[in-house]
Amino acid sequence: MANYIPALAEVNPDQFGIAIYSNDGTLHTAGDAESEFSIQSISKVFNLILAMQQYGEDIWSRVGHEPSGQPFNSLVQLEYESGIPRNPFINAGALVISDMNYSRIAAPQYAMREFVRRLTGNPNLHYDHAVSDSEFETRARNAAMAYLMQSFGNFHNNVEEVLRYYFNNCSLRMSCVDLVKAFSFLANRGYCRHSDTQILSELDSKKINALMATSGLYDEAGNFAYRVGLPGKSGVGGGIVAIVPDQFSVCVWSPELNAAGNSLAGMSALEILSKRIGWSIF
Ligand SMILES: NC(=O)CC[C@H](N)C(=O)O
Repeated sequence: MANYIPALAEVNPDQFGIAIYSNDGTLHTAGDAESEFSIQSISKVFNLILAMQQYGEDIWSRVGHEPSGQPFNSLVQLEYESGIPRNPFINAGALVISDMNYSRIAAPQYAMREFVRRLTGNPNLHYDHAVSDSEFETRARNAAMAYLMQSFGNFHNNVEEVLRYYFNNCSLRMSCVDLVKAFSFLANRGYCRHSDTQILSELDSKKINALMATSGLYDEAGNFAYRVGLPGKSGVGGGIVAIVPDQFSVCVWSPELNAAGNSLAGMSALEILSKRIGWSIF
């Protein structure tokens, strides 16, 4: 578990769920697929999509789209690279994207939750304030990144307020079933079937998949490409979402993490499935 977040350290590690949602609307589930958990860094994808809708390609003047090869909460590249984070899926990158959204979006504290409620069709999704308060209390590392970026002119709003916004988004509680529905448009060229909405253009949804394939699992993105071979995004709540383009979205959840902060059982389950069914984008 994410022991560095006290409220997450209390989650029972002995749980596992999986859901698969295909483009024709068929849902398959097993285990704890309906149990809600803290989506954590999986929220970085929703955060990025909200920013893409506001800023388009201008995003890339403030954050890169290269893999970092560093842990998700690393500070080392930030100073060498003048406060421009490598990509939107490491913490520094997600903090810049949060800062951008905070500048443009009305009522930012509710924006992501409302967006994700629409994507899933589930009106009962909530932030977990015990988790976000716990993260705020232990925010030193994330705060250090944000203040360092501010010193380079790449952070415009009040750091403490944006940190609250970022932690709130990370604390959103969703199940594997919610997540496969929310991510289904990335398997379907930007189109969300159950809400009959084009969420992103086909090209932009390919770009999100490319970013997930190269940076979605931080410094383990290479290992994930090698073992699973799909665009994916993980979070320290133990969830991993992966996309099989033109076919389906899949989500696994199990709270025990490996050293890179990715779900131990989740990685293995996706590897076995991808081998057995022959899924891979490569
Ligand atoms: N990898 C993660 O899921 C990290 C997200 C977590 N909220 C953090 O900022 O540390």
